[in-house]
Amino acid sequence: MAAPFITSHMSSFAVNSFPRTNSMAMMGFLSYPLKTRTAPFSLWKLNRRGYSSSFLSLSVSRKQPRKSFQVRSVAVPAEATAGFDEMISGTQRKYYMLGGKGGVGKTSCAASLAVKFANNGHPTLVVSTDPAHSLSDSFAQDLTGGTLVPVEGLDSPLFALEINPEKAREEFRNVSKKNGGTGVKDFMDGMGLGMIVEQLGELKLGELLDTPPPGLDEAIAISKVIQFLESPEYNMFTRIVFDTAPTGHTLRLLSLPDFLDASIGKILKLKEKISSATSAIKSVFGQGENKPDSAEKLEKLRERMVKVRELFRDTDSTEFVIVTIPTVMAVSESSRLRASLEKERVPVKRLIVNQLLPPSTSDCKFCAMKRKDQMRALSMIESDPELSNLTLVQAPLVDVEIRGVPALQFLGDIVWK
Ligand SMILES: Nc1ncnc2c1ncn2[C@@H]1O[C@H](COP(=O)(O)OP(=O)(O)OP(=O)(O)O)[C@@H](O)[C@H]1O
Repeated sequence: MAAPFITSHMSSFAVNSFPRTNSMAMMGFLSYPLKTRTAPFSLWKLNRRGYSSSFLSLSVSRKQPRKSFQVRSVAVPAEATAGFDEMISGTQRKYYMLGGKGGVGKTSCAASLAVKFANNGHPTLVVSTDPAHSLSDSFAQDLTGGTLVPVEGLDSPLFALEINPEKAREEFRNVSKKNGGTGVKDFMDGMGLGMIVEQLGELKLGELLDTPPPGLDEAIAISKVIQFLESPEYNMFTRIVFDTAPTGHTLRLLSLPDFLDASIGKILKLKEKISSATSAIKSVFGQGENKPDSAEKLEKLRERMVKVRELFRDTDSTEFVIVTIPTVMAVSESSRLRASLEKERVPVKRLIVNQLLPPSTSDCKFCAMKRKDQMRALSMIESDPELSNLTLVQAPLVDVEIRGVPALQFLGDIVWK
C-alpha cells in the first residue's frame, strides 16, 4: 500500500506510490537530463514519533517511467531513540557529561535531560563547568554564585550549580590578601586542594592568580567533582548532569587527573630522593629524626585524583554524550572529540544531532539548500569511523526559544525517549 510521504523539493515532484518503508526520511537527487543538473529533494515520511532517521538516495531519470526509480541505498543512520529507560534505571548515582562544539546546544540538551531525570524521580544536580555559563539563561533563573540553587517550577528535586572560576579566583585573592597568604590554604582545603598550596610553599599565590595558569578553571571544576564524591551535601543526588565547556576546555578537564597524578608521582619520587639524601647528611652530622613530611598528604591527593580519573572512565556510572549539529565543521570536531575521549578512555555511547530541520512540504530555496547540507553531514556521521557506532539521537530545530522549565520539558520529551 502506498505510504503517505511528505515531499519537499525544488520541483513539484510528487511520489505517491513508493513502497512502505519503516519510519524513514529520504533524500534524493533528481537528475534532469535536459539541464544536466542535480536538484535535491527530500522525502520525509512522518511516523508516530514525528519524523525520521534513515534516508535513501534515489536516482531518477526523466526518460524512465515514474514508477521504475532506481533506489540506491546509501548512508542510513540507524534509527534510534536515546534509550532513556536505560538512563533512568537504577538508583546508584550516574554522571552524564554533555559536550561538543560551542553553540551546538549542549546547555539546552543538558538542562532538558536534568529536568527529565528529576521528573522521573531522580534527585538531580545539573552542573556547568563552562566558564561562559548559560545554565541561568536556559532555566531563566539566576543560578550564579557558585552554590547549589534549587530550580524553580518543578515538583521534583532539581538543583543547579554554575561553577564560577572567576568568583573562586576572586575569593582566593581576597583571602590571600587578608591573611597574608595563610588563609589561602583554608580556601584550597575547602576545595580539597589544600595540598597544592602546601606544595607551592612560599610562592605568592595571590600574584599567581592575577595571571592564572592554564588549567586553573579545570582544577576548580575537578575540586567540585571531588566534593560530589566525598561531601555528604551531595549524597542525595542520583543523577549528576554536567554541561561542559566547548571541546578544548573539556578535554583539558578530563585529562587533568592523569596529569596531576603523574606530576604528584614525580614530586613524590623527588621527595623520596631528597629525604634519603638529607637523612644521609643528617646521620653524618648526627642530627635527629626526620620531620614528618607531607608525602602522606600528597599521596592522599594522588588517590583522590585516581578516584576522579576512575570516575571519568567508569562505564557503569559515567557517560559522555556528544552533542553536535548537522554541519561538516561540527561533525568533524565531534569526530576528533570522540577520538580524544577514546584516548582518555571516557565512555561515549550517544551522539545527539541537534537542530535538524523538521519535515516540511514546501521548502523554500534556502531551506532546501540547508536540508541538503544537513543530509550530507548526516551521511558523514554514518561513514565516520569514530561516530558511526554511536547511538544517533536526532533533535529537531524547534521554533520556540528553549528557555525556562516548560520549554526544557518540551525539548526533553522530544530528545530523551
Ligand atoms: N533544537 C533546538 N531548536 C531551537 N533552538 C535551539 C535548539 N538547541 C539549541 N537551541 C538554541 O541555540 C542556542 C545555543 O544553545 P545552547 O546555549 O544550548 O548551546 P551551547 O552548546 O551550550 O552553547 P555554548 O557553547 O555557548 O555554551 C540557544 O539560543 C538555544 O535556545
